[in-house]
Amino acid sequence: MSKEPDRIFAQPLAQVPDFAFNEDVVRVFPDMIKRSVPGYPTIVENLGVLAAQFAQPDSVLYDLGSSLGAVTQALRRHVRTDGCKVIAVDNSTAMVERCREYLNAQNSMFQELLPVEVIEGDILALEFQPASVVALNFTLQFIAPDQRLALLSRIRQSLLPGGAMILSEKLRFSDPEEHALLTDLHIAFKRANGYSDLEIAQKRSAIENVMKPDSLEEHRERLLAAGFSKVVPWFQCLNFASLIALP
Ligand SMILES: Nc1ncnc2c1ncn2[C@@H]1O[C@H](C[S@+](CC[C@H]([NH3+])C(=O)[O-])CC(=O)[O-])[C@@H](O)[C@H]1O
Ligand SMILES: O=C(O)C(=O)Cc1ccccc1
Repeated sequence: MSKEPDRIFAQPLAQVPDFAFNEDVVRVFPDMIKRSVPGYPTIVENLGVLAAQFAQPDSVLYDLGSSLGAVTQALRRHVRTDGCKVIAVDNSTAMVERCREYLNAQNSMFQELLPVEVIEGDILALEFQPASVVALNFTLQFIAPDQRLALLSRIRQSLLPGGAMILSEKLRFSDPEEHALLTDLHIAFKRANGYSDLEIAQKRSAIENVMKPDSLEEHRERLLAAGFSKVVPWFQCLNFASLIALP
């Protein structure tokens, strides 16, 4: 993986453009996500462990909004179920190109990995195959809020008995004090990881129009409305959480 440090917002910008998953972001993405999302490495590694408990023979494991394929790589390391295949989907050309390179490198380092297909496309337009595991690792928050329920309903329809969807998201909190506290603690996490106040402020303004977090209650209600029967949070670090949703 690229070791290039994230300095995207280090210099003052006259106008901060909306955040996009372009070539510049792709180059620094592993560093950016690790220094920005508390618990990210733990979530990714354990997603593989969780998936191995839900994978059903001869089914698809989806990694939706796969970026550089960190989740796909964890699924391939942990899942040994017969006849499974991983399908990684992302609509950023730059991400998909680099993701394919990383997965080729994984192929040459390990044997007996699950087969993988990387699709460049919009997950809102995807025809889902019968799936036992669907990972949405920090992707739903970038989908337009009015499209989220329909997407989750379509995922629910494709899920096989015994399978699960795993949804990781940045959280918003309906209690203003709780929201302010966890936002401050997230800023402290970023500062401790070497981001300056300017970087933190410019990044915040870049993502505010493109990334809209929901509260845990909103997630739970929408997942139930989409037809999931049970929602089980399995991880939270500050304002970032991951949920298991059962069909
Ligand atoms: N409609 C869409 N269709 C397909 N892809 C999309 C769409 N909208 C956004 N994306 C893609 O979703 C990814 C979100 S990053 C996921 C991290 C990864 N899961 C990880 O575990 O490393 C989260 C983050 O950077 O905070 C980007 O690669 C987008 O191109
Ligand atoms: O940086 C942040 O404040 C975030 O909320 C997480 C994030 C991580 C990577 C890309 C966009 C947002």
